[in-house]
Amino acid sequence: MTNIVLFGKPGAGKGTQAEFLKEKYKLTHISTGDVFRFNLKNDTDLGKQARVYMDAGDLVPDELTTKMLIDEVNKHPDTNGILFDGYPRTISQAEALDAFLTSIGSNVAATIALEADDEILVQRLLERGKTSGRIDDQDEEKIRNRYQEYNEKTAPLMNYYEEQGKFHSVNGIGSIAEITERVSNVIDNL
Ligand SMILES: Nc1ncnc2c1ncn2[C@@H]1O[C@H](COP(=O)(O)OP(=O)(O)O)[C@@H](O)[C@H]1O
Repeated sequence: MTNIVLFGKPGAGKGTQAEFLKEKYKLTHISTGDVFRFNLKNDTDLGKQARVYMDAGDLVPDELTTKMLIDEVNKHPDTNGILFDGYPRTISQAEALDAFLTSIGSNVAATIALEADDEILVQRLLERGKTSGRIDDQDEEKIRNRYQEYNEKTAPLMNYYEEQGKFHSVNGIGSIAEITERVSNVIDNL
């Protein structure tokens, strides 16, 4: 299995790139945000538990998120590899992911970060909020809160993967195709 973690701030383009990369490399795309939104929409128990956090732009507690993530991965026992989008977002999630992948004889091959300036990203999210219906994209305060969550809890993961020699950074400003090309260069050289 070649497992890739797509890393980046809210709005950096992880979901957009994942759509192209999953086809190109025949990977299984797991977006924790999408799985949570599916559960919210269907008002499942998981959705009910996650809603307050998500609507406020806070991270959902690690235990709940990790359990959901492992359930998702286990739905694809024959995959070539997983493209993780939105997970891990905390050190505790990264450790849980490593432990889980080790238990199935696998690992994270690389973490690829899409880099972009905060101000550009906030504007992108506000634009997305006009059409996506996402409550967390419609209010600048909630968006800023997601950046604060990112800076406090998610940014430390860069070091975590850097220390393992697995961290790769890519310029996330440009056309979608240009960025796919940059990410592909990293994957092709693994
Ligand atoms: N790994 C995770 N840990 C905790 N909460 C998560 C995680 N992934 C998604 N969420 C919740 O779902 C929301 C939306 O996720 P996502 O669509 O990936 O957001 P964004 O566009 O802000 O990157 C997050 O703000 C958070 O509440």
